[in-house]
Amino acid sequence: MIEIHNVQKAFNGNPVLRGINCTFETGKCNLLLGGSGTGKSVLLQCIVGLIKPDLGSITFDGTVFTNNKVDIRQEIRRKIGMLFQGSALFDSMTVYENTEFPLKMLTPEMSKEERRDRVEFCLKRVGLENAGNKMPSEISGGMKKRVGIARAIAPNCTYLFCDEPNSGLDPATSIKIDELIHEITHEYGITTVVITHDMNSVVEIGDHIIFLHKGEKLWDGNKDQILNAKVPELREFIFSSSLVRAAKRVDEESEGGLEALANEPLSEV
Ligand SMILES: Nc1ncnc2c1ncn2[C@@H]1O[C@H](COP(=O)(O)OP(=O)(O)OP(=O)(O)O)[C@@H](O)[C@H]1O
Repeated sequence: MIEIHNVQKAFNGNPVLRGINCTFETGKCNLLLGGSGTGKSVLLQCIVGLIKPDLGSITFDGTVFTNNKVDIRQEIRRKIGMLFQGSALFDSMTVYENTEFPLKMLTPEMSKEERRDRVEFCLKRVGLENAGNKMPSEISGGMKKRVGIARAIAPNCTYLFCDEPNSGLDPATSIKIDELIHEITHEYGITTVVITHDMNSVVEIGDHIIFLHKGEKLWDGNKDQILNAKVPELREFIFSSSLVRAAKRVDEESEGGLEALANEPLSEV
């Protein structure tokens, strides 16, 4: 569990995070939801230690991260896996080498054989067991995200952060990537935080959703509660989504709505 207590951050006197209090629950996909410029990325950067909050504290499973000793902060960082927006693979390395990279950095005590077993396990888990020799330029955007996930979980992460995992993907591929993140989270009981402004993701994997607006947390709940939320800013956000507008139309014309759309079968990515 990650606990955020009264986190505040301003840039040049402009407040971006205005005292955020929230919890990212263990074994769940926690979605950080909000429109552009609401502070999602800044909060994520505060959590992983790339930005220092002006005020407040961040605690990982009871251990305070903010302002703690360097070795304690490093120990927590070693447990964090990151899936970056653009996948951020090393272009000059194969899929296998990209996945192996954090193991070489973070667990130098592992033998080459142990590393190989772990890389093969992770690539299989994300459905890329036959792609190890490929270069990033030879694989699709969806496959790159899969490599990014394999690389993030390779060192047995306890916390997984995904920065807009659907960016640049078509809707069907996005859903497959969401499903993979959701499955991995539940399978390994990790604490996953997904930055998104995608209502598809909310419907698919929103075990716990935190809605940010202008640097404030205005609502939290789960995917079954969100459509009935009373917060006007959240309702405006939800009902500006083309998915929800389409579902409303389906509801008006037939039965099913959102659920019908979510249950549509998808082909494999
Ligand atoms: N290093 C920085 N220096 C100054 N301002 C910054 C910095 N980083 C972010 N900001 C500002 O903080 C605000 C929130 O930015 P942030 O990137 O967290 O938004 P976001 O919710 O992640 O948006 P998006 O969904 O578009 O990525 C923006 O106004 C942005 O310009």
